[in-house]
Amino acid sequence: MKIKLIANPVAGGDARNKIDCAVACLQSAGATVDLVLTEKRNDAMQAAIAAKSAGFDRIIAAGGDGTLNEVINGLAPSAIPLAFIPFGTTNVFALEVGIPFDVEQACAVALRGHPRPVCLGLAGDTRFLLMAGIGFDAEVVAGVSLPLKRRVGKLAYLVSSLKVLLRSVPGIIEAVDEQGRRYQGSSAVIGNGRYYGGRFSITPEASLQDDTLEVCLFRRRGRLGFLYSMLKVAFGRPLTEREVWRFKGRELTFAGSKAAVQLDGDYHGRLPMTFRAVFGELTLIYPTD
Ligand SMILES: Nc1ncnc2c1ncn2[C@@H]1O[C@H](COP(=O)(O)OP(=O)(O)OP(=O)(O)O)[C@@H](O)[C@H]1O
Repeated sequence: MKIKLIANPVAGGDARNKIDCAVACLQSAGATVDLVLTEKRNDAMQAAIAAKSAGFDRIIAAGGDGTLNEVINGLAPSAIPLAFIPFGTTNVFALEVGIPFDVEQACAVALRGHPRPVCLGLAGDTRFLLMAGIGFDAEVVAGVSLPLKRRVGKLAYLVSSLKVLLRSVPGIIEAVDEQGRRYQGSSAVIGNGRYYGGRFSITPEASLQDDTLEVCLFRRRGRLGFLYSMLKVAFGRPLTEREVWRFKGRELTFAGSKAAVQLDGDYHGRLPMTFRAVFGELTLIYPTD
């Protein structure tokens, strides 16, 4: 099997040893491995664009969800199966589909797992796999200090969350679904998968296997009300209809305040923006049941 391995050496702090281990593991299973190490933002996307027409049997993204997102944006649409080895800080995709965190086991899945076509989200013309966040979480992502994240991991998100909560009162955003129904709130998560930021479930009905996105729009506008809802999510308590609007759709438009937008954990831009679900542009490797 001819494999293109696109790996981020600083994912999760320092992934160099894990990358060496993955290369050795894939080679010992008989694969030919062409490794590219990313050096900065967009390198993984450029590597995937180059790999697309270079005759590889499989592409493997190794890093965090940000690296996986870049590879997807470079590769899709494509029939070449894409596998993932999780080296990142949070690794939501690995949790979502059950890819092991052990390098050798993840390599075994990458080589012998089950190919499945998936749904991708589109924000404008940029793809996302797991989720888009609008408002609070995107401001948090935009404010995360990368050197701090490399040193202390998820704690960097807590520091940024506190800063955002103290700094700003969220503006009003409005969502419009395909039927023209309108919903107002302060922040939103558009899930393509059910997990968020770990095993937190804000969009429990979302699935990479169907052709819709699930929206969770936070209705409360004050900081305290919003904080209360977020704490409920953190402690695994269900959100009520008084706190959130929940609905599904294939095409959703968000406008209102110029709220920030993040895709798969990386800052992307600001509203207004249209989000769409597109099924079957890419095949991902899942663990065999
Ligand atoms: N060699 C590098 N040095 C510094 N930054 C890099 C390098 N290679 C890639 N990056 C940046 O890292 C980002 C992706 O990080 P990645 O998602 O792989 O790991 P993570 O941030 O630790 O994990 P997670 O996404 O789970 O939080 C890329 O979008 C790019 O901006």
